[in-house]
Amino acid sequence: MSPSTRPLLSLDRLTRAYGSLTAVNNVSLELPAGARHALIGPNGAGKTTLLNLVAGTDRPTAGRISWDGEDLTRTAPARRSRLGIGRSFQHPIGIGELSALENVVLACWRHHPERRAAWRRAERLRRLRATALEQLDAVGLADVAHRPAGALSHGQRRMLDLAAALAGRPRLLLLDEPAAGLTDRDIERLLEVLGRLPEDVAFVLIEHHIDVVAQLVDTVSVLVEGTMLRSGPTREVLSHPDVRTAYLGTTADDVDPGGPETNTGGERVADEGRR
Ligand SMILES: Nc1ncnc2c1ncn2[C@@H]1O[C@H](COP(=O)(O)OP(=O)(O)OP(=O)(O)O)[C@@H](O)[C@H]1O
Repeated sequence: MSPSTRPLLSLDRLTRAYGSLTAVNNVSLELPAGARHALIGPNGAGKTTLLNLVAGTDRPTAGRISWDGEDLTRTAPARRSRLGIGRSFQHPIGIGELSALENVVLACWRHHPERRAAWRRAERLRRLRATALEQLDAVGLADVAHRPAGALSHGQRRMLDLAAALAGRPRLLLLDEPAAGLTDRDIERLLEVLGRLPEDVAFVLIEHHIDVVAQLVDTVSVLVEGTMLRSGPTREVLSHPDVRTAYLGTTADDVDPGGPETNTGGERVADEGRR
């Protein structure tokens, strides 16, 4: 396959079993460069496990992961990160005692090609700080750059994590429920930031806010009990009767996956009420 036609990420019959529980079962998926993809499904469907397998923090029991044509199945997470797979987590991970800026400087440093030497020259350090500030500005945190991460609001900390993930200039960003716990205003900001990502940056989003999914992504995969129920264009998948029954908890036409004009109420799926 030529570099222009091969997928950026390819999952081939990926399975992850924990003892008798198969969290991810025979899942295949291909994503091109610049893909905007959502993973949805009920609680415990295997969404986070699948992201962990792609990030390399968990290993598949069977199946294969390819990245830009290269077999990544056994590659360590740090190398995946250097190859361009960035991620943000369900809960903020920034270091509370360090300022927002210092957190992002650290993230920039981790991805610096000359990591060990990056501190030695004042000029390099200045450049790292300038890049970090740009990232903070891009997510709307320039004003609080010098505040300790621990003193930021939940929404700001999540944006800080996003700035840190973007600092690695990822080609694929894995986002685990980025809108969880955010205010409507923070969600707007998140939509803006993700909507402004360069076209060739792909992301995979786990999200329970269906209106966020409908606004942000072109394609969706639905996982149920570890298996792929359906995968394809957002509108088609969200309106499929099987998806409505299995996940959205609706049987009638009371969910419109059409987009912001018709679905602005911050709708979360029925399943979420059980959390
Ligand atoms: N390290 C682990 N050891 C054992 N079981 C695990 C482990 N990680 C996940 N599981 C189980 O695998 C299943 C899938 O979990 P996972 O967190 O991937 O689901 P999810 O779709 O992300 O759920 P949620 O929407 O609640 O975050 C669950 O039954 C979970 O308890």
